[in-house]
Amino acid sequence: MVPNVFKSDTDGPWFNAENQNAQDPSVEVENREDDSSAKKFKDANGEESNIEIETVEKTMSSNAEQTTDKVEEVEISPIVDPVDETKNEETQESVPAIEPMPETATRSEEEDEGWRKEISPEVRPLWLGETKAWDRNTIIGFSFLYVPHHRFQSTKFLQDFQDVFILGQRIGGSLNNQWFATLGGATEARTTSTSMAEPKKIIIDTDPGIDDAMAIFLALRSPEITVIGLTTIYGNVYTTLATRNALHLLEVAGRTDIPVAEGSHVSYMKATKLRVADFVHGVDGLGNQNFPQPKSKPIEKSAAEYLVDQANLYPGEITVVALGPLTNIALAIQLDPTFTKKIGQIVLLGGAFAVNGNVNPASEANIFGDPEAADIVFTSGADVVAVGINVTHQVIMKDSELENMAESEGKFAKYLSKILDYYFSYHRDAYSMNGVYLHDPTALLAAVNPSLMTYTEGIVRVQTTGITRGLTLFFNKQKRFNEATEWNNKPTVKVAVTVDAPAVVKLVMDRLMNS
Ligand SMILES: O=c1[nH]cnc2c1ncn2[C@@H]1O[C@H](CO)[C@@H](O)[C@H]1O
Repeated sequence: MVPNVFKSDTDGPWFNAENQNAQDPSVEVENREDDSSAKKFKDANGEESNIEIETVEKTMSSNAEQTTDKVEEVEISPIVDPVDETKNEETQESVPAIEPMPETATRSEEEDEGWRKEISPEVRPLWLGETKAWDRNTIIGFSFLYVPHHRFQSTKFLQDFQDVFILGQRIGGSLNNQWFATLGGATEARTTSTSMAEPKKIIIDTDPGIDDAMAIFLALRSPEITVIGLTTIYGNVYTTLATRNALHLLEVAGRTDIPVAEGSHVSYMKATKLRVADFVHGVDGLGNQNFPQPKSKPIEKSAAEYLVDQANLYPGEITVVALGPLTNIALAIQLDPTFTKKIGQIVLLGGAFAVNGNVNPASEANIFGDPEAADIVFTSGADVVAVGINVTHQVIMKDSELENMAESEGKFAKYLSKILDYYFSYHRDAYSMNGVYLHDPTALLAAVNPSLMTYTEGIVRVQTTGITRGLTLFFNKQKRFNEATEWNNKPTVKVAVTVDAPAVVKLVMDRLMNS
């Protein structure tokens, strides 16, 4: 059955004639767009890719967070990365040596089932049931709790099983794509990690933008995450204005403690002729409200430098929520290729998977904004979750909800209800609808609570030339093609397929109205 997410969706032109040759006035960069260095795809050998997307009923790792209160908390010693270490540097206590799992250790279906039964009921919900390669003898008979905090990048099945604790002692986990486990004879596990109670660290890469403003406020109202910084990018407005708006929004929220790092003023290929969607968001990006200039300033570092710095500071712990074109993320990868391994996850709003785009029938706005950057990010090997408009077009805030917001006493709701008028009128005009798509808030919530969506996994490439420039093409890896294709040996990403739209809208409304 084809899920309703694949309904066809068309949209008018993304930018108007005036915008086509527009340029960020603050940029004095030559247009060095050089087609010879641009990535190009070869024709895919005349064979058609199968782009049917299968729903994977896979809830992602943050489920563990919701279940932590079911197990008794015990004090644990600080986590140490047990690579060749016998002592915890801080406490000088011994930590168990690592015994790598034998490569041959696999389990049959029956064994798998048996093994699950032996996990104590209270922690069973944490078992995601993906793993087929445990050393059964090593851990049988012990209850355990894994801590999926994306501390390390790892292969697909290992990434959900980052750390295992027994009685507060880290006894297993995955490291450098290898499972390891050591046991010291504990008979029961009541486990947790202090890191589980800690909110997820988030950097929002943003081009505010009305729905960006919603997402930023929503993030500030979400206890599951901590916004450690904002980085800015062109898209809905030019980068200079995006920075101004980001600073302004943090002032409105009373959160000027959060740093803002300004992003690129040009595309990855150094194009200065950028397309901005001011007709969606108003010339000021925030519904033409004539807000005052912010007093605060961005930090000295560029967005890409800041992203790399933070990834180095908190390896594996940071989630980047990318709400605009992916230029800054691609530049971070260019600056430091190990960024892809050090960043915890990249949750991005982008792509139109098996539906029409919103710039033109082929392309969604964020990918169209910088297709070369998007292709770099999708094929980088980082842990990428893409939330495309095939999903966000199901998440609609209605006129009546705007009215509720306007009447609300909530600070954020009041502010947003003013700027949302412009966004609503754009949707009435372009889509003939009495509501708005909640693109950015939906993507943000994919980072806050991944189980609001279902995902499929495959390889995504981005078309960079011709009339389909910006097209995102998903390969589900279900066919072995006879000849090599441009999808060969590329890492996979997760692509959102279905969404619990009422739950998303409710969460957005509740959190913004109670602000
Ligand atoms: O019709 C449109 N054209 C261009 N950009 C749009 C349109 N609608 C929304 N967005 C903006 O692009 C992202 C989603 O593709 C969102 O950030 C949204 O603000």
